[in-house]
Amino acid sequence: MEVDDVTVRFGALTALSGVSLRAEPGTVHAVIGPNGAGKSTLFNVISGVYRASAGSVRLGGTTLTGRRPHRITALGVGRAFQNMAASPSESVEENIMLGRHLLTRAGFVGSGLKLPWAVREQRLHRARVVEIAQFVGLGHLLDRPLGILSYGDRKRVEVARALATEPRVLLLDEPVAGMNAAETLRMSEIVLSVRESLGITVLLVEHDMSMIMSVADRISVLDFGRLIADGTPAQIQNDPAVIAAYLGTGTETGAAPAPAPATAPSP
Ligand SMILES: Nc1ncnc2c1ncn2[C@@H]1O[C@H](COP(=O)(O)OP(=O)(O)OP(=O)(O)O)[C@@H](O)[C@H]1O
Repeated sequence: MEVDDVTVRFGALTALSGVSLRAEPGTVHAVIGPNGAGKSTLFNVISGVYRASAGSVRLGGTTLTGRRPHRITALGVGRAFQNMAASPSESVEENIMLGRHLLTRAGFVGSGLKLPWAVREQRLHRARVVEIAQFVGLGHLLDRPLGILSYGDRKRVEVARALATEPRVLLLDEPVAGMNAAETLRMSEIVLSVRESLGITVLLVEHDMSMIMSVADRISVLDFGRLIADGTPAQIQNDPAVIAAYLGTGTETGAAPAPAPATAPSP
């Protein structure tokens, strides 16, 4: 996935200013930065929720910018949202199925009419939903209503639902926000197995630095809407501009770089 010179303006505010990055196939690519840096705006441009004022996003050779969100999903960009917008009374299976509906010819109408081809198609989709649920460790919870699940399990339903769209690139927006250490570890393992076992590129926005450092192959750093660094976790941890941005002292001020912290503090 290539983000090329993307600018997003909201009136007088420039939320993203000429941002470029390249997420290589089969890698985990993290996007980090202090609050208000433009991370969610970038995800919203990639997934078609926001329109770029300038620049482009491409997946393979296909331009995504200017397309509607459901087309972008169909072209292979799956997104697990930070705020879970799933139905609490429906089962885990139905919630994951929502990701599948984009791919079904039948949708609700055909299956409601019990047309033979629609029933066959639904059966295949349900089998795939079971596989995906097992992949994220939710196979034993398929028939439970979403609302009774733990926070960590619900977050995994969101990832499963995004995987159910059969993405080439999975966007994860703060997947471990609010999680305890055990849940965070579990989610990190899922992120790595999405890369290893499924070969899917993961684009990840997250504030938990130790999680980022343990899963990311590459990191792009935003600050005030600009890309201030791009590199491996080791390079990023030792980058003076990044350290300055996180310490809130401004970038490239000539201040002596602080020793690289194992976990950079959230602002
Ligand atoms: N729809 C919008 N209308 C106006 N301003 C917006 C809109 N969306 C984002 N912004 C502004 O753009 C800037 C970047 O916001 P964004 O949410 O992308 O940052 P972020 O890096 O995701 O922050 P956080 O880590 O707090 O989620 C902020 O100043 C924000 O107020």
